Amino acid sequence: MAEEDQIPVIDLTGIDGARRGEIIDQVRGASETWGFYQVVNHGIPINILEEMMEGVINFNEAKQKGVEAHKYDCHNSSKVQFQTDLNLDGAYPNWRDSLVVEMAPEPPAPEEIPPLCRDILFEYVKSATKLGEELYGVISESLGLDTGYFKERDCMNGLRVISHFYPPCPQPELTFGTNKHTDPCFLTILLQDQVGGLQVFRQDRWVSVQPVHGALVINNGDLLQLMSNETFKSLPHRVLANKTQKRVSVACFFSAYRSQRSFGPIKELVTEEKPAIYRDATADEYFIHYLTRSDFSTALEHFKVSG
Ligand SMILES: O=C(O)CCC(=O)C(=O)O
Ligand SMILES: [Fe+2]
Repeated sequence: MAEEDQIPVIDLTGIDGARRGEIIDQVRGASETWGFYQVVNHGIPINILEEMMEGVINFNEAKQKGVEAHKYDCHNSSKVQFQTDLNLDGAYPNWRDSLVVEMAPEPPAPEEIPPLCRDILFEYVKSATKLGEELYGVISESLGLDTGYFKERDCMNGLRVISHFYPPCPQPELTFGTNKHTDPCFLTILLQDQVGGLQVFRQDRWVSVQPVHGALVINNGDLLQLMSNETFKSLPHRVLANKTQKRVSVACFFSAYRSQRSFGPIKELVTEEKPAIYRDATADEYFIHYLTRSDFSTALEHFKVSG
């Protein structure tokens, strides 16, 4: 595989010291060209990553899951929802079950979270939030802004964690694990196992994200593309269905959920040559439009400044 066909792997060793400048440059380069990168030496111990994925498997394979399955509903105020697509009739469903937990700004009462992944979810989220804050700092600096720019604007006040379980699919050619989409948030930290199947759409072709042991996949969401006035990309991605192997992933979506604050292109990044491409919107306005739109064009189009 040609080198330009692999998403960058960034080593975060020395992020608070000697290598910070180099890491900032790498994050900027990856965000401009891919919107995706993997990070290693990110500070989250491997046993926490493994326990998190094991918790998701245990929950999904338990006969009594204790959470009712339904289509994800953004108008439902419940902070824990379990979505399954496996038993639908008609058009082929995505071959995946997903446990959605809103962990911030206020986590649910612990007893609402399935016991088989409850403790590890709290522990993992604590570490992922710390890493998220670190990455936001690097991203801010890479755009020439203060380290705290995004954090101070509520961009990590909200966190939805979606734990995906992809069972083996008897006819993978008929469907996907996850359809082509972009993420409706600022930043996603994705933990995946070693099975593979995640692909990013770049320059008119699908590129596989090769799993790297112990690494986390980071991707820019639509709201980072909006705020950076398209300096940073939010690229479409999808997950293939797999005939023989189950697959697990855990996505942490950082956004300003439940905040009244509006977001638009950052004024420092708007110039005469590159005027504001998008209008302002709150993160919830964006999220609801994204989930309820009837055409499957990119949701960001709707927020473009017309004319
Ligand atoms: O399962 C994966 O690797 C990716 C899932 C994903 O793209 C998402 O939850 O937005
Ligand atoms: Fe995604």
